[in-house]
Amino acid sequence: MSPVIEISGLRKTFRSLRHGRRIAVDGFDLRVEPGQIHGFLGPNGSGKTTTLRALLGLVRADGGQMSVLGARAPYDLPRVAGRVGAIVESPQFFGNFTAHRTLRLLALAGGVPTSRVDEALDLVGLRERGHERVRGYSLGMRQRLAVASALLKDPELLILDEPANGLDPAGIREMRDLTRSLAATGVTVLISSHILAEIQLICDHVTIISDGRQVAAGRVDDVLAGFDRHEIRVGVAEPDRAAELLRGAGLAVETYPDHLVVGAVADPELIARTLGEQGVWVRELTPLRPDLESAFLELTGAPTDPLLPRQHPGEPVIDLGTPTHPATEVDA
Ligand SMILES: Nc1ncnc2c1ncn2[C@@H]1O[C@H](COP(=O)(O)OP(=O)(O)OP(=O)(O)O)[C@@H](O)[C@H]1O
Repeated sequence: MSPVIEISGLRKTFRSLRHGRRIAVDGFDLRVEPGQIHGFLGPNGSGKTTTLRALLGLVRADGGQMSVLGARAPYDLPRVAGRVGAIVESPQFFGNFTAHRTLRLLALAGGVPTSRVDEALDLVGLRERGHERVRGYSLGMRQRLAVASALLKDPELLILDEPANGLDPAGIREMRDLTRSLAATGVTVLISSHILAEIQLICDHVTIISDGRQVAAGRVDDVLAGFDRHEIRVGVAEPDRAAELLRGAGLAVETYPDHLVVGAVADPELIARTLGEQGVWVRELTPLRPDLESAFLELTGAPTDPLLPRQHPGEPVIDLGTPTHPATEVDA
C-alpha cells in the first residue's frame, strides 16, 4: 500500500538578522501509512512544526522529497488538498460569530456543501452548542471547532499540530476521544506533540524527531521494546536484606525505601526462590515496561527534571514545556 505521507531527507534552515543561521530540519524522514494514528514526537524546537509547514507548502524547504496522498508536495498539493484537513497554525475565529456561522462561511469559501456543517459539528460534539457565539467557548471547544473546520471537507488525512497545547486535562481528554473516534471512521491521523503520555495513549505508530532528525520510528510497542531492560520491581518487607541476598546471587539491584528494582533478569523465579529460601517473602514481582518518556529522553536527551516521576499511560500528563516560536524572525 502506498504511504499517505512520505518525507525523505527534508532540510530547512532559517536565517535571521538577529540569530543568524538556524538549522530547523536536517535530513528528516517520515512515513505514515493509511489508517495509522501516527504520533510525531519531539522536544520543543526539534523541528515538528517546520516539517508540517513544509509538507503543507507554508514554508519552502531547502531540500528533500515529500508526498501527500501520492501527490508531490508542495507542487502537486492542490490536486489532493480537498482530501487533507490540517490545523498547523492555531486558527483564529470571530468571537461574535457562532460556530455554525463560522463553519458555514468556511464551507462556502471552500466550495464544500453547507450540509456538511452540521455533520462536522456532530463529529466534534459541538452540534448542541453550535448556535452559541464562539466568544463564550472554552479553549477545548475552540480547539474542537478548529478540528471541525478541518473536517468540513471529509478528509482522508488529518494533520494536527500540538492539538493538546494549552488545554486543561478535561480538554486534553476531549481531544483524545475525538482523535480516536475520527480514526475509527478510517481517517489517517498525524498528530504532533511534545506530550509523551498523550502520544502513547492515542497513537499506534510514532516517529521521534530530535534536532531536526529522525531518531526512532515504528509501532509504539516496537519502539518501546528496544528500551526494555527487563527490570523487575520487587516488593519486600526487608529491602536491605533482600538486596544483599540478590546481589549475592549475582543480580544487579537498586534499592528504594519499600521496594527493589532488579535488572536484566531472564527468569523472575530466581528472585522469588533466592529470597524465599532465606525466609524473605516477596509480596510483589512486577516487570517494569519502558514507557515512551524514558525512550524519548534517551533518544533526544531532552532536558527534564530528574525529580519528575516516571510516567505511565493513564497517569496525568507531564508537559515538557510550551512551544516557543520566534515571532520576530523571518523565513529566509
Ligand atoms: N520562522 C522562523 N524563523 C527562524 N527560526 C525558526 C522559525 N520557525 C522555527 N524556527 C526555529 O527552527 C527550530 C525548529 O522549530 P519548530 O517550531 O519547527 O520546532 P517544534 O518541534 O515544532 O517545536 P515546538 O514543540 O516548540 O512547537 C527552532 O530552533 C525554531 O526556533
